[in-house]
Amino acid sequence: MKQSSAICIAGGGSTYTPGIVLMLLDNLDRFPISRITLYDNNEERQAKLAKACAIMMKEKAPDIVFNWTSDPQTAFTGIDFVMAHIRVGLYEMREKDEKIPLKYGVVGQETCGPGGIAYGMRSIGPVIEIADYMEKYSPNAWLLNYSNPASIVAEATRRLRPGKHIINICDMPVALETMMAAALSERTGKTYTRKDFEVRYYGLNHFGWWTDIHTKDGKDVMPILKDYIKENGFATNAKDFQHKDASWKETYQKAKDIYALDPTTIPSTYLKYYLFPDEVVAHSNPAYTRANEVMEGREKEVFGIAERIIAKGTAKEDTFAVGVHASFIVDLACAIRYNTKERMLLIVENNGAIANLDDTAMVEIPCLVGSSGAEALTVGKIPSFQLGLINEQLYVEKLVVEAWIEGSYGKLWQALTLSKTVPSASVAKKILDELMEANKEYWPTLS
Ligand SMILES: NC(=O)c1ccc[n+]([C@@H]2O[C@H](COP(=O)([O-])OP(=O)(O)OC[C@H]3O[C@@H](n4cnc5c(N)ncnc54)[C@H](O)[C@@H]3O)[C@@H](O)[C@H]2O)c1
Ligand SMILES: O=P(O)(O)OC[C@H]1O[C@H](O[C@H]2[C@H](O)[C@@H](O)[C@@H](O)O[C@@H]2CO)[C@H](O)[C@@H](O)[C@@H]1O
Ligand SMILES: [Mn+2]
Repeated sequence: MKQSSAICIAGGGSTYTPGIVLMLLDNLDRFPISRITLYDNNEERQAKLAKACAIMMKEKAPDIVFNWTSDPQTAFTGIDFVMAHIRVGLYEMREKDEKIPLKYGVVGQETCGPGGIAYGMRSIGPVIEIADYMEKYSPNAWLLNYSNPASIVAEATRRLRPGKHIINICDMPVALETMMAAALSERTGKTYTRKDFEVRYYGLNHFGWWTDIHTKDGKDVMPILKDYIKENGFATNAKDFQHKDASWKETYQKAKDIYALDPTTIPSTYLKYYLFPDEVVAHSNPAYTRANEVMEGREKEVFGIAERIIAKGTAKEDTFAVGVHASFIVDLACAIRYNTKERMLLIVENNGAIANLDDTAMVEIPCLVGSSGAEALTVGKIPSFQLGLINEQLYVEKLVVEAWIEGSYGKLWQALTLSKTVPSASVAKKILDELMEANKEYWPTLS
């Protein structure tokens, strides 16, 4: 009989929390659980989702303990996994991250460019705080962290809490692999899922490339996928894609232009912000960005479903969306708990895996996952185009973490200046000064 796990979901008020709870409930046969505790520092926001989840839990799994709290000791005691997805400053600050750079003609994005840097400066302290709560109350537990910007957060955890049970993750590669499975199904008439693939991929988070995709029965499907992406990007007829917001559809489609730059690989969609920043800015509306779209879309929808469940006292008529975001983190917890050695793309310290890159880089690469964590697979040397791009972005991320640790204005200015999305040091300074003012409640004091 499998030993069950106790889970703390940090960022209990996240729009992704109900999906993770549902996914946990759908996987009890392979990943039994004894308790789910939601933790958030915003009691009011969390309670709205928690009350709906409690109804769902009572109907689907009455034997599992379910509670929610803003008290760290209650949340982090006696747990096996912390699944973290906090957004420091909520969508209100995301909106500023996106709109301030746009004022200066620069990409305004959640995790890329100046917006991502600002978000990183907000996330580092609170993610480290969560790691420390876990260390204090459940020292053997694992922190599986989705909180963005994952690259900067990963570098911060490497610098500030080395050797701890922390794995930083992203759902973008699995989301794209899901689209590639749909594309392959469309092209071959046979049904594939992402779990049929064995992939080779390397990069930083939101900054990577697939170099090989075989099906598990040994068929090289890169030629079919490349041919598809060359024409359509990652756009498919799959329900997952058709239900995406217009801005995401555009991003998925744009992958065909990124692909054209290096037809030997399949790129991550996020590279568009670095390789086509002028087009991105030209297509952006500085008065209405993705944060607005999410506040009017996903946030309203998730909290609306929760309100309906609470009002009716049952979750039998309304259900939350569950997707790869939830399945990926549950797969990861399962692999650690039961030593499955599942192959997954995770953000880990390079340590020679990419032979011609800084050993201390936090890279996104294939790993085998078991009870001692992630074991990275060797990538080897990467080509000049990718190496040049990665190095530039890598040291942007390292400079952000150094700036946070040292309270250094100069290093943060260098980080913005080095970013491929920013045209000059003077533009970098203007954006930095405005971001610093907007973030004074969240960033350390810089001098
Ligand atoms: N890595 C990935 O691929 C990936 C994918 C999806 C979402 N995310 C990230 O997941 C997070 C949640 O996204 P969302 O859109 O659902 O945001 P959200 O604003 O709906 O939820 C975030 C929650 O975190 C809480 N929070 C903020 N600071 C906290 C702290 N110090 N301690 C405890 N709780 C805190 C907020 O109160 C809020 O309830 C974001 O960081 C987002 O970028 C990452
Ligand atoms: O703009 P948002 O808040 O909708 O999404 C930002 C996140 O986008 C990527 O993730 C996923 C998303 O989480 C998932 O639910 C699905 O809809 O697909 C997206 C990608 O297609 C990204 O990996 C995250 O880091 C971002 O936070
Ligand atoms: Mn991501």
